[in-house]
Amino acid sequence: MASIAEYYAGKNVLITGGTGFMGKVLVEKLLRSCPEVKALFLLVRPKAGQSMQQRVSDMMKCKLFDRVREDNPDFHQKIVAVSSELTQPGLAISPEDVERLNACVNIVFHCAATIRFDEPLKHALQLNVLATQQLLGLAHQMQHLEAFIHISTAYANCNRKYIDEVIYPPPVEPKKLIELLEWMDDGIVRDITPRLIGDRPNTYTYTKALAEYVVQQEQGKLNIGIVRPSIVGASWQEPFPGWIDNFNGPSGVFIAAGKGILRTMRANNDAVADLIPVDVVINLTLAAGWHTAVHRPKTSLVYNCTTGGINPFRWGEIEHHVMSSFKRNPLDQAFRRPNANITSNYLINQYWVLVSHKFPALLYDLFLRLTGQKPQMMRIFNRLHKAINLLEYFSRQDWEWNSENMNMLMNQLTPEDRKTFNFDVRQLNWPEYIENYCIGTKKYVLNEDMSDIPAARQHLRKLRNIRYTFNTLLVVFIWRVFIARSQMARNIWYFVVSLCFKFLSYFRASSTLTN
Ligand SMILES: CCCCCCCC/C=C\CCCCCCCC(=O)SCCNC(=O)CCNC(=O)[C@H](O)C(C)(C)COP(=O)(O)OP(=O)(O)OC[C@H]1O[C@@H](n2cnc3c(N)ncnc32)[C@H](O)[C@@H]1OP(=O)(O)O
Ligand SMILES: NC(=O)C1=CN([C@@H]2O[C@H](COP(=O)(O)OP(=O)(O)OC[C@H]3O[C@@H](n4cnc5c(N)ncnc54)[C@H](OP(=O)(O)O)[C@@H]3O)[C@@H](O)[C@H]2O)C=CC1
Repeated sequence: MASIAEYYAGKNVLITGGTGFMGKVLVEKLLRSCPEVKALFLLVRPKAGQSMQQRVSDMMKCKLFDRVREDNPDFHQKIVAVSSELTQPGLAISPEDVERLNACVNIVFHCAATIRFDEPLKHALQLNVLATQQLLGLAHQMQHLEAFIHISTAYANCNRKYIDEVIYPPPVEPKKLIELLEWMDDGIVRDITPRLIGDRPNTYTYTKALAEYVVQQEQGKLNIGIVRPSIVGASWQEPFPGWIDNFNGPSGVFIAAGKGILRTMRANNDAVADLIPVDVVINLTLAAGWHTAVHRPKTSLVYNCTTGGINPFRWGEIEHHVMSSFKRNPLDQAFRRPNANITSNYLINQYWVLVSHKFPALLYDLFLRLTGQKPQMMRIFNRLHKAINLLEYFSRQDWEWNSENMNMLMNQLTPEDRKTFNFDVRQLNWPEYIENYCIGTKKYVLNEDMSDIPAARQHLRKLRNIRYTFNTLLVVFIWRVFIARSQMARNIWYFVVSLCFKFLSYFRASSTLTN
């Protein structure tokens, strides 16, 4: 039987979401580990004044592709950008491109989605559900299609505590919802969204659940696989440790904590933090593509791609390792020393939000105003609180996923493929991974130079000294106010001072005697 790289040799692969976080890693891995792949067709839209060609060529210049570039400087010849806007009818692909894709595509990876938690329902439905439906329609016309892999999320069914590798009945019939929202005014849709999404926390998980059902409904004769990653984090090993390029999920939280901005967050110390490195997800996705095409399972397989049941690590441990990593490798120009704590208690968290977020922000903004600058800290904190409120649902509880298909797939691989497309998370050393993750946020998200670390450490020492001075002044000030106003405080003060005095005299007398 063909190995994974042998299978992809000579194949034409269609990828949606190829410019996104996971899509880029997928493109890179295919080019590097399956060098005989024929062509990668990326469905890309023009964005922010850049043509799709420009976007793809910029993407290929990214550091992520350094290793591929070394192996094959002409790798860009294998990438074919196809103009497409997934929210438009027919995915806005030109008739010529449709014809071309229908004639040659062998395998589809559908990664595109809106992953925003605050996406208006109509848009999330259009992109996550309708675009999936349209892509499946296109796939049905492809004459040589061997597999269709849909990327979902392990949290599509987060309203359940135990999540099996099956497609659950949808909360609503997608077709009916699409019809309903078509004529509805945006304001009304916004008002009824909480009722519609019910016990799910956001439109993202809701529409991803609907998308899975659409995939099942529209499957027809296609060979389909569904990959459900949990919280996708920086790379573990490939193409190099710690690669990450965005603020999504925990990355933004880590950065905010490393910069000393985030000091408190609601999370359950003992809940499993189901992070999964992006390279693990992509290796499993490519293996799932191979398995779906070669073995053609009778029913579509769902792969829960998670770590919690295999190699669990908890939010409390994450907090500890993130903090100690940022103390060893500080971020530049931190606002305060990194010292974030997680708590599940609402009141304790509110207290620290007030004392450690709002109060310093107010003070700093006051300082900016007094020095003729524009205040900004309160605005940053408001944005941070908004983001954190949306994430806390996932950090305050845990879930159990069945990941038997992940094991089954691993057992199907040759020993060589198990190394090249490693998704065995039992080998993951969490402290080392978190350290590389934090360094990755510094290097690749914030574009900070590692050679500036001594200056960053010096800055943290300065912040510590400012804090000590501030705390001392504060204590002296409070005490001074107390003494001025209360007889009891004055008595205590005289008592303590005379005690110190007596102790000093005793010490001096005894040291004169011994001499
Ligand atoms: C000390 C450690 C303690 C440990 C505790 C850690 C707890 C971690 C907790 C729980 C993680 C669980 C996560 C569950 C995941 C589920 C899995 C999946 O299936 S999907 C993937 C998940 N998807 C998202 O993560 C989208 C979340 N993001 C959003 O929905 C939006 O970005 C939102 C609402 C948070 C903000 O929206 P806006 O409109 O205010 O801002 P905008 O346009 O997105 O970004 C503006 C700027 O802010 C940065 N930014 C975005 N998110 C940030 C963040 N979280 N922290 C800091 N900056 C952030 C952006 O890069 C951007 O910067 P520029 O203006 O371009 O320079
Ligand atoms: N990141 C995570 O933690 C997790 C992600 N997932 C799933 O993995 C998949 C990939 O996620 P991720 O890479 O993180 O997401 P990103 O937001 O980084 O990437 C999304 C991709 O979709 C494309 N896209 C969005 N809207 C359109 C549109 N209208 N037309 C064409 N393309 C569009 C984006 O293109 P453009 O560059 O033009 O914006 C981008 O390439 C998603 O299906 C997500 O649900 C699952 C679990 C966790």
